[in-house]
Formats: sequence, C-alpha cells, structure tokens
Amino acid sequence: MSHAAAFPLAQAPTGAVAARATELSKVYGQGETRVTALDSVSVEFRRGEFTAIMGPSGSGKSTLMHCLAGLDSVSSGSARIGDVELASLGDRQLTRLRRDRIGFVFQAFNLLPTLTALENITLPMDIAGRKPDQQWLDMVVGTVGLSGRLTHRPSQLSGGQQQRVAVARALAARPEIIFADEPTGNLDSRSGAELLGFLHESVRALQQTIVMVTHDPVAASYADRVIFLADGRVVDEMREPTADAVLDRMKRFDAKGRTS
Ligand SMILES: Nc1ncnc2c1ncn2[C@@H]1O[C@H](COP(=O)(O)OP(=O)(O)OP(=O)(O)O)[C@@H](O)[C@H]1O
Repeated sequence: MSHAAAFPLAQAPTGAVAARATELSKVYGQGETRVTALDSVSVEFRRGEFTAIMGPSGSGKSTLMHCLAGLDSVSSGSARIGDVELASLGDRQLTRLRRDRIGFVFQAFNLLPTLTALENITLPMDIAGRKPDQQWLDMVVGTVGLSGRLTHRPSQLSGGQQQRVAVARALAARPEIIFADEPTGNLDSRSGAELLGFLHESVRALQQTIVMVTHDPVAASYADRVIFLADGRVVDEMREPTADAVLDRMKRFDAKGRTS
C-alpha cells in the first residue's frame, strides 16, 4: 500500500532542492594543525531522494553533513536547507530550524534514559509544542517494529531497538530532511537490513528526503544515489547503486590513492 495519499508531505514538491552546498569549504585549525575538511563542495539533495555519502576515512563525510544540518559553521561558501542560507541565521533561529525542519539519526542514539521509548519518539514534537499525528505515529512505530516496546526505557531495549527508536523519532515529526550518520553501525545485518528497508520505503512511499553517511556498500545500495568524497571533494556520483558497484568504486580509492 502506498501511504503517499494518506500522508502527503506538504512542505515542498518532490524534486525541489531540500538541501544544497555551494562551493562549501570547511577549514579546522590554523598553522601546522590546519585541516581542509571540505574543499569547495557543491552538491544538491532533492526532495524525495535517498542519498548516501561515502568515501575514505577523513574524506569529510561527517563534516559535510554537520555543515548542511547547521551543526557546524562553514568557512566559506554556503549551506542551505530549502531556500534558507544557514549562515544568515542566529543561534536561536538555527536551533528552531533544526528542530522544525530536520530529523537526525546518529550512531550514538542520544535517547534520554529516563523517558520511555514513546516519550523519546515524541520528544522533539513536545519541545516544539506540536501534537503528533496519531495515525502517522502508529504507522511509524508499527513499521519500525516497536509497538510492543513503547513503555520500555532505553536501558530495557537492545541496541537495535534503541536505534529503531532513534529512527522513529526522526520520522515521527515528518521533517523536510533526515540526516543519518551510520544509522546501521550498531546493528546486526538483519536489523540493519530492516531499518534500511524502512528508510527506503519512507522515501519511496512518503517522499521523505534522507542523506545518510555510511561506510557500508550494502547500506549505500538502498539509496537512490551515492556521492563519493575524497580529500574534502566530491569526486564521483552513482545512481541506482548496487552493493557490488559501490564496493568496486570504494576499492579504487584504496588501490589508486584517494582522489582516483
Ligand atoms: N573538530 C575538528 N577539528 C579539527 N579537525 C577536524 C575536526 N573534525 C574533523 N576534522 C578533520 O577533518 C577531516 C574530515 O573529517 P570527517 O569527520 O568529516 O571525515 P569522515 O569522512 O566523516 O571520516 P570517518 O569516515 O573516519 O568518520 C579529517 O581530516 C578530520 O581529522
């Protein structure tokens, strides 16, 4: 069943740009400790698209995600969410934008230990003073397989279940874009596959927009496209990736040096 009709995402049409980096550079430190983590990166993430970001360790994947999500400042160039230039926002506006328009799934799940699974899932909406759409919430909770666990606290859940709470939390508020950093990093392969299948489905049927950093070619194969970074630059892009094709591309980084 398609959920698109029942749960239209109203914010912007599919195909509109959900996030964009334009000649974005990020430099950490100065003098001998200076590191150019991102070197004039230009890339777009369209609404209703699932993009994986891959590349060798230290290539700038997390930095790109953090700059686009307003968690880190840019040194030059621009990062936008929709039409909003993040550098033009003050701290409070930035906090509000992250709260209202962006969902996050990090490897450290950042669940609050004193709250139940359900309270963790609805926390961002509670803080924003928004009432969850019960029908939508039920669907998200059911799809991530948490229906019988909603009154449990994080310490009473397995790592995989905690990760699913974190994903449900990101999806429940129906943000314009979800940034996920190694969302399957702590899961066994079966739980990981379930989670990725769910993310894929939320993009296909619900026009959710997802940007996911991963090292795993199998995880990347669930995306619509893969962006490859090396030494802080976008060096390649692959549409309709397969795990084998992604693995082959990653091997070329190892075999021929980082920018091959
Ligand atoms: N806060 C920081 N201060 C100084 N240098 C940093 C900081 N954060 C990242 N870097 C450097 O910027 C570069 C890019 O780091 P980033 O974490 O974005 O890479 P990555 O591709 O996500 O790596 P990994 O796959 O290992 O997680 C690296 O050389 C890293 O050492």
